[in-house]
Amino acid sequence: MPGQENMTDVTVIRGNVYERLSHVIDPEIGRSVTDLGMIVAIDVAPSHSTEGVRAPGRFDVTVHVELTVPGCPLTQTIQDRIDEAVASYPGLELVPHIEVGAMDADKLTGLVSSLKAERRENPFNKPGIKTRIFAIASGKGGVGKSSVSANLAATFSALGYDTAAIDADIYGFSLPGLFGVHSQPTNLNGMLMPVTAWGVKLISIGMFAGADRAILWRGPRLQRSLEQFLSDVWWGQPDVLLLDLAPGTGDMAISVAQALPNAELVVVTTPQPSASDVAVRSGLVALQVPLKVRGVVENMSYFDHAGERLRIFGEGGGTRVSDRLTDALGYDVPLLASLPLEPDIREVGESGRPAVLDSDGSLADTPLASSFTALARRLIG
Ligand SMILES: Nc1ncnc2c1ncn2[C@@H]1O[C@H](COP(=O)(O)OP(=O)(O)OP(=O)(O)O)[C@@H](O)[C@H]1O
Repeated sequence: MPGQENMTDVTVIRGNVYERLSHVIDPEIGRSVTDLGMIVAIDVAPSHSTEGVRAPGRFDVTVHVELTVPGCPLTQTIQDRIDEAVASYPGLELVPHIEVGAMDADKLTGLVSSLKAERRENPFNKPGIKTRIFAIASGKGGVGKSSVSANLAATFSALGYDTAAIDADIYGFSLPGLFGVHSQPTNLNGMLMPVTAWGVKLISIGMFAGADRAILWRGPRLQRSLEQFLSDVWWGQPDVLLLDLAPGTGDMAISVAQALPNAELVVVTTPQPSASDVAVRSGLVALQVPLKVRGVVENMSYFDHAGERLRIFGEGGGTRVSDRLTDALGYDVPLLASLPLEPDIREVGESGRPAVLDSDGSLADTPLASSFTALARRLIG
């Protein structure tokens, strides 16, 4: 029967295209566009030339997409991914056309409540979860904890890990600045989508202004904020979650231990003894709460100048913290890295790019990036 063959082609192609779209991931929610109900129809029609002649092996494929938030900043990314999935169909030439609409209120409510229901189980608390959680702590401020968190997160992401970071330093938040984030998280019917910058999914109180900040920050106490970041934000299942904790030795670690029992504490210190004493105290919270201290990072350890390694802030702080925590906790708390004093950390960091990255987002070919890569590999290994 004439046309029968085309009908079969069309049906098969439609099924295969749907299957291919099931691998297209919504960059905010981290789920496939088919799982999220975003693909509402796929029309496949044989292509014809302008003279009306059938073009053999070529089909027009129209994908009808419903977005969760119309005009959301990632619309183009989603469209590009769908385009790519259709156009790379093997063996045939498929010409993608994308019709973009928005989910109606009922569908969106349904989607958000199913995501919320799933998330109520605390994605980071289930046995066997794949996410490694590192809480970056320091006893006192100014030792570079936020710079280490930002550059470490950027390194993990550049190495190919799906990476998220929470700026848990409520009063002294600095991650939005260090990542050059000026946008607000998308609010999807009460569920917040983290902002992605330099490949890292980020959330910080600093991303919210005025009334929004007050809404997010419902709880009266500092430690409530972490629970809210975990419960109000859609995280998916990243490979790595970093927490930039507020400086100090107390409350925050307790709420981390409660909300994220798998979290591993990383203590940042500088080489001088005055900093290392208080850094030891920030690690000793692990005596009171069930939290593993993964190790110590000594920041601003040395400055390489004209072939000479200068120890501007003295030396031994990192080793001292490592030794004392190992003694007190009864297990090995290694010195994981000694990071250089590198003016780029501040200069490039202040421009909104973690200094370990080149402007194209790849890892820079610098001693600093090598140090962070070694640290990231050691943490995850
Ligand atoms: N390795 C480094 N080399 C050069 N400058 C650094 C380095 N690490 C951090 N800095 C700079 O030191 C200053 C303090 O760093 P940062 O804000 O990361 O510290 P912090 O411990 O998070 O402080 P706070 O908790 O007070 O925010 C910043 O200006 C930062 O750019």
